[in-house]
Amino acid sequence: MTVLLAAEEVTKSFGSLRAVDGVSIEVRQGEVFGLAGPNGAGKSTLFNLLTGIPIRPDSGRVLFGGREVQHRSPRWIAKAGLKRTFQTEAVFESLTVRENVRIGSAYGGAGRTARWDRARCAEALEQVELGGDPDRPADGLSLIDRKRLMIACALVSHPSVLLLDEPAAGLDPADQDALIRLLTRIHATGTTMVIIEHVLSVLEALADRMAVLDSGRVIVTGAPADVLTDARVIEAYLGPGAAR
Ligand SMILES: Nc1ncnc2c1ncn2[C@@H]1O[C@H](COP(=O)(O)OP(=O)(O)OP(=O)(O)O)[C@@H](O)[C@H]1O
Repeated sequence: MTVLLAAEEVTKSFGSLRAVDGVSIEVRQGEVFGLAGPNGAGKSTLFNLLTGIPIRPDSGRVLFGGREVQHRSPRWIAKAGLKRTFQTEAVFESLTVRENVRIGSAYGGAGRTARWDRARCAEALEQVELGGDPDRPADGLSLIDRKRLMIACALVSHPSVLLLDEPAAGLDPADQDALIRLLTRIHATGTTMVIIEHVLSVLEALADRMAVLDSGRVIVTGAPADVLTDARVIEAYLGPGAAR
């Protein structure tokens, strides 16, 4: 199967702290790849290194579509088809729903004419099932709808890979289920996904394969059912001896 996105021995230190320490992962075309690990394991730093925001690796390579991208700008990477969302619901609250999507569209290299732009925005909002008036301000949206909007901002430029940083954070179980259904539908349209998630049931439901990071290193990679019952993973979350 084609590898669309790969990190090869990627390392990043902040002072004396090795936040990402020789990490290698491969994301195959069409799959949902999960990333888990305890707080501070290096998951978000790895996402930042994959998307060039706002840091570069000290060593190692990031390959997207077979090309080295670790020294490319975040905008170049986004235009090449790798889009992401952030841990916090980073929407522009003073702007309308449609204006938010338009900014996502401009960042990803889309946006030709006003008519084309409107059609593309409508399509992205429909894809995330965010109904209602697109000209209403974004600050009135519920948490799940903010997440829908953030995903629409990424999807509007038709990325080939979508990286989602803790999409289920703060959601109650009913909204987590709604998110799983939404991401399942988006994945079915052919979008490859990488998902960082602390809510492991979300990764169990969505991921084809996953990796667990601990102290900046990948400790296990495999199918969620195998990874989440692995003694090394249980110990990483619960401490030494927890798996016995
Ligand atoms: N810009 C930075 N400067 C200094 N240290 C940083 C920086 N970014 C991250 N770190 C540190 O690197 C380590 C890994 O952080 P990171 O946010 O990648 O972990 P994480 O697995 O995403 O954690 P969480 O699940 O809590 O979001 C942490 O110790 C963090 O404090």
